[in-house]
Amino acid sequence: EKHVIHLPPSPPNMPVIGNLHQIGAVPHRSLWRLSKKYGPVIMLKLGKVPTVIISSAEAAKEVLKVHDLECCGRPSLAGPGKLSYNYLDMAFAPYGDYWRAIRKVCAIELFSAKRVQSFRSTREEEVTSMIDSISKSSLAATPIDLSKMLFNHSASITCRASFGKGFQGSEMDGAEFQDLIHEAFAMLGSFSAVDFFPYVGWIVDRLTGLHDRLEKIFYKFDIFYQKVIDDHLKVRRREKQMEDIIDILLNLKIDQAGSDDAVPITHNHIKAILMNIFLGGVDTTALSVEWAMAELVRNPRVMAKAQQEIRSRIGDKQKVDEEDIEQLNYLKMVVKETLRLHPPATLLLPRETLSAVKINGYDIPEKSRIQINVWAIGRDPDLWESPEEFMPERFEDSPIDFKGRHFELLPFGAGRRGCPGLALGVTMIESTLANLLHCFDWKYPPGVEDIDMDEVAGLSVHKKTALVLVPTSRDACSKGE
Ligand code: HEM
Repeated sequence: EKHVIHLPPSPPNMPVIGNLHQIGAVPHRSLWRLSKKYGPVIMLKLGKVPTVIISSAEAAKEVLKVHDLECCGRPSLAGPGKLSYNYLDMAFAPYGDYWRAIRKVCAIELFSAKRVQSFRSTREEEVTSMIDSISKSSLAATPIDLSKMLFNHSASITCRASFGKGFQGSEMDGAEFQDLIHEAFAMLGSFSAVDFFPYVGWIVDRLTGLHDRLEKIFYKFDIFYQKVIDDHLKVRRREKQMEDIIDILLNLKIDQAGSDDAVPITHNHIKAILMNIFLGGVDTTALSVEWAMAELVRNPRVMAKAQQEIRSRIGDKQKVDEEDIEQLNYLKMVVKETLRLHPPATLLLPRETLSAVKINGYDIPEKSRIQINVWAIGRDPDLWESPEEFMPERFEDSPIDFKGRHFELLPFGAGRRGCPGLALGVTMIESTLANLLHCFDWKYPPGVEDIDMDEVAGLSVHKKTALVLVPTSRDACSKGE
């Protein structure tokens, strides 16, 4: 009996480019429109590459839970390949022994609850320093660029945890560091021609300058990483409590196929893992707080309720400590609601099927690319009431969380390749946001009446225009009352 292949529906495509022209500047939005017309599982041809777009919670569960093993490859792509020293990292490494080994050691050495705790004082010091600097602006009631401030905050925490000092210590200033990270993001998210047109794509990439841009940021990052590694080799720390991530990585050994003993990792491995930490952790957390603040300023009722919860629990204490967060239920709902409407990685990271697999009854061939539109799932009217509304109360009596067990809310993905930095990311978001809300009241700059919520898409999704707000310190407000 002959097996009839039943592929997912496809929008009509053009010769050579396939459906590439339908992707548009903000892919999660154009793909959402296509899914409304053709269904929750569709097959696009991007150049030569069959790409499945998943847009329902049910189909996402098929991919990330039922068939997680068959779907946990990553495609090899030009940008990630270069920036990961040819896949020595965790995020873009193909599924296999190396990925399993590196993920396991990092889970223990970098991402465990104990490690998250061990960098707590660093995070709290950085929060204090950010609050101090905002206080200065609040005295003069000058508008501040929160986007920039949040990025620097998140980068400082990450740099200090990684190599013991802020990026200022790396001879790069904040703006330079931000440019470098944003450029890397653009490269990782960019649809490079080589990825869709094997054999000829490199010509297009050279013509468009993409190739040169990639080489350039690769060398900038490489010099930066090498310098921090060299600094650490000069002064090795003896005490465990003083260790930063570079110290940990320099001591790291992993099991390697064909060898009985665990082997130390090389400098290139360390650089590739640092790339994951910088690109995985800095921007995602900063822009989650940025979107949360944007939504709160546009929804004064929610802002007031969140502030009231925090201030009534924290009282006169100057700052919200990380251990206070547990009792801030409404704040936690605000963060969930933000990640529902603004998941930083709208399409997760691309996956690739290791073998043929059936999803929702459709045949997906081996080596297909899969992207899960979690942004669209977060706005699915069948799952969410008034989906476009920012309404944290929807989580009030709901068991739904973002840890990968509820497929209607997947900002961190799920399954074997789900985000290992979840606990760290959530801690950073909650504590930064709690302090911004506890210490200050926020309003629009003079003459501004609303916030431009437009997005720019790369590997993560940014606000198109910086979030500029005017802070008033709480002390000043209460004295004025
Ligand atoms: C708001 C914060 C964050 C969000 C929304 C986020 C989101 C994601 C997503 C969607 C994935 C892909 C999941 C999949 O394919 O199913 C991922 C993977 C990953 N994330 Fe995060 N992330 C965040 C914070 C962090 C932090 C703080 C770190 C590290 C310091 C980190 C490191 C990683 C790594 C290494 C992977 C690759 C895992 C693998 O392929 O095995 N992330 N993250």
